[in-house]
Amino acid sequence: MSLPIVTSAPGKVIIFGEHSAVFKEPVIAASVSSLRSYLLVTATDDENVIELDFPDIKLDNKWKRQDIAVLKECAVSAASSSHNELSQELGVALEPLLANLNDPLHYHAAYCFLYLYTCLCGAKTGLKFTVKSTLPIGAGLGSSASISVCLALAMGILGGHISDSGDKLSNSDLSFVNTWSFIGEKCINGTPSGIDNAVATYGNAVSFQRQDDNTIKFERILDFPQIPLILTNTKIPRSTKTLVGNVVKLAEREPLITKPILSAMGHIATRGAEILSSLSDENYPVLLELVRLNHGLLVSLGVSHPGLEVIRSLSDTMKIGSTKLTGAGGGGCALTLIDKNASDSEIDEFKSQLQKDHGYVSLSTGLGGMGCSYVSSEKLKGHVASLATVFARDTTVEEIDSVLLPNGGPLSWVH
Ligand SMILES: Nc1ncnc2c1ncn2[C@@H]1O[C@H](COP(=O)(O)OP(=O)(O)O)[C@@H](O)[C@H]1O
Ligand SMILES: C[C@@](O)(CCOP(=O)(O)O)CC(=O)O
Ligand SMILES: [Mg+2]
Repeated sequence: MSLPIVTSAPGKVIIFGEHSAVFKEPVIAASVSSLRSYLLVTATDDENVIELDFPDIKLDNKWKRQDIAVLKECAVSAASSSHNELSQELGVALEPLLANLNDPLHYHAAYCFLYLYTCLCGAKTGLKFTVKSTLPIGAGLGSSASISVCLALAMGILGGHISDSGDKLSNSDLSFVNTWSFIGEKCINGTPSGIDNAVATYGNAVSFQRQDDNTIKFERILDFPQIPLILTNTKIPRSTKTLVGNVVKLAEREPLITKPILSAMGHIATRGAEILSSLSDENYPVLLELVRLNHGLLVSLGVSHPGLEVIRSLSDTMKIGSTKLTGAGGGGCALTLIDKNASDSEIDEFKSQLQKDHGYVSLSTGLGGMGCSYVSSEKLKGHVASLATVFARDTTVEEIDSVLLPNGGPLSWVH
């Protein structure tokens, strides 16, 4: 395996079914292929360390060969056991290596990295992993899954589980990345449903339902319609792990009340998938209604935020469309599905009021597009200097996109 290597994975928007997905209800989501995370793997100067450089969250950490070597046995056993649960033994063994990381953002990112690294690459050292993302972090657009997918793909190649000599990722490569990025999501979020890593792995749109035996009913939707929507980032910070944990506790405390709410959310996702597969001017209003219903139920579970209600209330008042939170809620992003009667100037006024009065940012983006992808060292020749520049600290989104964005930049991505 030669270095450097670059991997990438997109963010996602959940259209219907966040939170209820964790309770094995159906969910439907699409990738946002223009908002992505990127991982660069290079050789370290000191071949006795592995280095993690996550400039977006200001984390740079190194571990020595002997620290990694002691994990070998429990990592081998974790790698060969069930991929639905994290290994407690490996978790305990990793604790001393994470002891200096007090910020939960740092802790969970490094835990995800070390867990995947020891399982997939063993005790190898001499590698540096640098991650840069154009996705807002902790905003409901799946940044955690997109970094897990980048790591799983790169480590799959480095560990010899995935070949980097083909011109396409095979179904078994994608299944490998999906399985291991789910483990990475577990390290960050505790009890994820698996929808975020599935969308970041496969791209396009995915409808998904975890079954009681933990197998997944899964459909890739290649011809997902372009629905007119506005994503608004409140920039209110929150953690998916905490929000999902709160809903799980509520469901344990009040099962008779929460179960019908969660199952109604599942019916919304099923109905939404049906409408999206035959979208027309006639059934479009039903989609708007489903968005309203889904948001109302999420509010009842306690995962909205006054800052998100501002967006919902303004879109209702101005008759722009129907608004729901997307992702874990508690802050982060809302999506507004635009009413076909709303004019361009009304939509502009809606966005600028949210910007002026609350400092919110509207993200205009299409849905769907490429899932995980990589550029092999062979194809990176001639680009080493520009890579060093974009993976440095404080680069702008525009600078990153100009070099790394698939379908537009200079690199030839395998996907
Ligand atoms: N670019 C990044 N660099 C380092 N860590 C990241 C990055 N993006 C996401 N993470 C990790 O994922 C966590 C955020 O995930 P989460 O709370 O699920 O929010 P979301 O997935 O909606 O962005 C962060 O706390 C961090 O651990
Ligand atoms: C709340 C949930 O449905 C989505 C979380 O997405 P995000 O981390 O907020 O982007 C959890 C999950 O499905 O794993
Ligand atoms: Mg997440």
